[in-house]
Amino acid sequence: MISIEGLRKQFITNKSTIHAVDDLSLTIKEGEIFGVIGYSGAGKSTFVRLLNRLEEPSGGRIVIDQQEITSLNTKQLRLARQEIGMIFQHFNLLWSRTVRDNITFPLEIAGVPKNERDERVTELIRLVGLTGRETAYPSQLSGGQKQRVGIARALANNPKVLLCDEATSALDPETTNSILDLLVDINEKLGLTIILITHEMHVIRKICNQVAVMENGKIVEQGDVLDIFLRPQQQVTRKFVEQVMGTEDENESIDQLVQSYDQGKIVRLHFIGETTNQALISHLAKKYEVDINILQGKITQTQRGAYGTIFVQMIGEKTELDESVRFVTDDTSVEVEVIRDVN
Ligand SMILES: Nc1ncnc2c1ncn2[C@@H]1O[C@H](COP(=O)(O)OP(=O)(O)OP(=O)(O)O)[C@@H](O)[C@H]1O
Repeated sequence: MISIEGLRKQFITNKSTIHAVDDLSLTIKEGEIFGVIGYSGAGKSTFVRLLNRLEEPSGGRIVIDQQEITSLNTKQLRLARQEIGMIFQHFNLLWSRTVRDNITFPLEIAGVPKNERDERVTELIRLVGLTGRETAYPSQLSGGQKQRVGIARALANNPKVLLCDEATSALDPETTNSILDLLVDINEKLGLTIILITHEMHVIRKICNQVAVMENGKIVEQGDVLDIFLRPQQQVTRKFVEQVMGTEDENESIDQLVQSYDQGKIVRLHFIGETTNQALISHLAKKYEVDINILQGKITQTQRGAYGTIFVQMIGEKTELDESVRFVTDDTSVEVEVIRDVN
């Protein structure tokens, strides 16, 4: 759906030249929710604004749905932008217009006849869950509701791609989750390709299939979200994974655990993405004569299933313990490491 080659953007100030986006190449598949994460100043906003040429590239090529965006003239670009919706951190709504009129606005510009517009707006209001709020003004809406208007407005002309520029950064955690759920819902219902930039790894974890990590205008690491959680290569990526998983030193040391629990086996279970393993603990306790004591750990959910590590103490007869470890090793995708084996 989207192909980007050697994309560059320089800002020349009187003191220096800033390479905000520096030779960036990327391919994004149709229907994907693609996350771009980076710290402030990494170049994320500039990158996303280059995609619909809100910023003019200094070099490189952008192709969206077989159309070369970088070679369009002003009139062609205006039409092409109807295929690329965008939502913003601060919503960018028209304060003098109601919910309904904000959503109607892009349809007016596109020259859609009034009766068609009305029908489409009603449909969009329903899609984003704002039925009943049609006549409210932005000042009367909560942050989450404002972003829902932003989303409806961005979808008005049936775009193929939705760009999200820190769309949940101004929202509280609960509202963030409801907006992220809405984005997933829209992605599934409409098959829309979504590019989302953020500085929050939990946003990536919750809804993205693929992620690219940006630093100094470049993509330093990229891949399937679960793989990035499992094997972050770059220091900056490890820091982002720690936002969700915590750091190693936040956890009690393994030595301490082993000393405190002097019976049975101490086992580390590493969940790497299977959704079917969520009942693993109760399954083990039913299938074998073992007691399982959860000691420490953290599991989080990605779009591809559970990821994380827990430490457990398993108590029982040696044969039962060995059998249960064998079961997890051979019959599930959970990785097992026996840390201490008293039996
Ligand atoms: N119009 C501009 N003129 C000069 N420099 C700019 C301009 N826009 C962005 N920059 C610079 O380009 C770099 C990348 O900025 P950008 O806003 O894309 O980063 P970001 O990752 O989105 O960070 P943030 O989340 O803080 O916006 C920064 O050094 C920024 O100061």
